[in-house]
Amino acid sequence: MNEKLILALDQGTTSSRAILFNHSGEIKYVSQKDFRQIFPTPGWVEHDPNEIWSSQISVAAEVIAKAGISGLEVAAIGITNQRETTIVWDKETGEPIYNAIVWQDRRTSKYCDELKEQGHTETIKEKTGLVLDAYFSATKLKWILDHVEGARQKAEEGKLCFGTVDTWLVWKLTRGKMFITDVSNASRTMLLNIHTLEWDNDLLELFDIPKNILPEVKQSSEIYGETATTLFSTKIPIAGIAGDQQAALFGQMCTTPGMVKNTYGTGCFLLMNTGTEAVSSKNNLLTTVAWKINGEVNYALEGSVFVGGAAIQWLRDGLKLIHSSEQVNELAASVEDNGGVYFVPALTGLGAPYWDQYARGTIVGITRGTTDAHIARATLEGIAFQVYEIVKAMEADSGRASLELRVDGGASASDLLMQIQSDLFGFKITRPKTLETTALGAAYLAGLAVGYWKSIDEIQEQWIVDKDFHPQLDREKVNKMTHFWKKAVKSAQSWIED
Ligand SMILES: Nc1ncnc2c1ncn2[C@@H]1O[C@H](COP(=O)(O)OP(=O)(O)O)[C@@H](O)[C@H]1O
Ligand SMILES: O=P(O)(O)OC[C@H](O)CO
Repeated sequence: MNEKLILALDQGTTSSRAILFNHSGEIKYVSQKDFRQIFPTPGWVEHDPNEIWSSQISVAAEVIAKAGISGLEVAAIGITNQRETTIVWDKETGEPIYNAIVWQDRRTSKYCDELKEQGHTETIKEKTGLVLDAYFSATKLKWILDHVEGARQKAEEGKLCFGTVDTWLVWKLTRGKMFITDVSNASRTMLLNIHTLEWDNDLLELFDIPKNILPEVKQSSEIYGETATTLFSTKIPIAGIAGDQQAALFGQMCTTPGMVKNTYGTGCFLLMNTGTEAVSSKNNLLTTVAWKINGEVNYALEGSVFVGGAAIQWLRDGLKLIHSSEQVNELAASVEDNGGVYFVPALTGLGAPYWDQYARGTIVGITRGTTDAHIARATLEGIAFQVYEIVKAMEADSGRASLELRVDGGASASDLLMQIQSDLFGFKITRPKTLETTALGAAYLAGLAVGYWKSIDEIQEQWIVDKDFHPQLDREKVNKMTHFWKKAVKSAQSWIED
């Protein structure tokens, strides 16, 4: 028999990926499939849960076939997923009762405002570490129970299941045998008390959610169960689960307090490991559970940017300015600077540190001399500026001046974006060889549980630098750009009056 491999299932916002890793943490085979984004009305974003499942299981089968192995040679499966996205299904039939409401969806903004007016902001922050925003699952779940005919009654009768994407995938992989989530995913629902790591009864009452529809909360690394035999012709242990950003933090081996990573995917997510302490932010960042392994919980501070690489996708699919995401780099590099153009990609509101549900995308500074290249450059800068503002907030919270940052995610492949980012920060950023750190993190979590890897120390050595980016732009120019960026953000804010 060949060397056994670990299978990571990475269910992202725009695509499902399956990656086989070997013992050295190297990618052996990858399969990926995009799936449908559904925009029923401005500000709403949905996925079909059955498409999430079918795309995920088909890439899993495909990658095993590509490798020419059987399920017997897969030591374990690790699952990582887009977080907060909310799915409700019928316990008996297994059929979703509504589309998945995606983390980017803003339909519950008004309800969040009402909760703020009623004075719930502080309690929610204390218990969950989160900001009161439509981003998280609780208000989306309430929306489904309130708007799908018969849902509330069925929920009261214990006939429904609620889950984030991890829960849905495990349910499907085990043919309905296991109804679980892990602490990192649970911490994004706004229903988990991050200090006790239990579903919070007061919050369940506030959001009017019956406890019996919630999954059991598990650690991030343990043998939860096995896949149904019919899927891979053999049972494979499911042994790791983590939200994609926490998985990336682990995959980047940011395992000691103070270490920071930023992922440039659909959104951008900057996380700092704070060890066993749940540090409360004074600068509008989130406190979140990073993982729980061997009974020990690790927390992180997080800054979430809703639109990162998605801004590039919008140039491609919305404006049709480019044919592929990579092309943005060539176009943006064809001009020396942004020509005075600033793009705030608040296409689904602004996340940290502004948390403005009503902000919308804004392009300012356009003149007769503005070209598609300036817009492309302003797009890359818009992504980098949002991350820059998170770093400023993180520095203020942690009391550390300049952070060493590890980057990953699809858009971190762009050297130009990474250079712009380092220019804005004024410090070095480091890109590792493996950009698929999210999947790698899930693989590590699963591999640790089944003894494929013995310890975190053993894995630590597998993290290898691809390239460092050092700041090149003078600070005066950066300060001037930051001034205009802040003006542009002001224009983007509170655009929707509802
Ligand atoms: N070479 C590239 N240059 C710039 N952006 C890129 C490049 N390759 C991919 N991207 C961007 O990266 C994003 C995809 O990253 P990925 O980590 O796969 O996202 P997700 O996990 O959120 O689905 C897309 O938004 C895409 O526009
Ligand atoms: O799918 P990604 O990689 O954009 O990640 C989405 C985040 O988990 C949302 O919180």
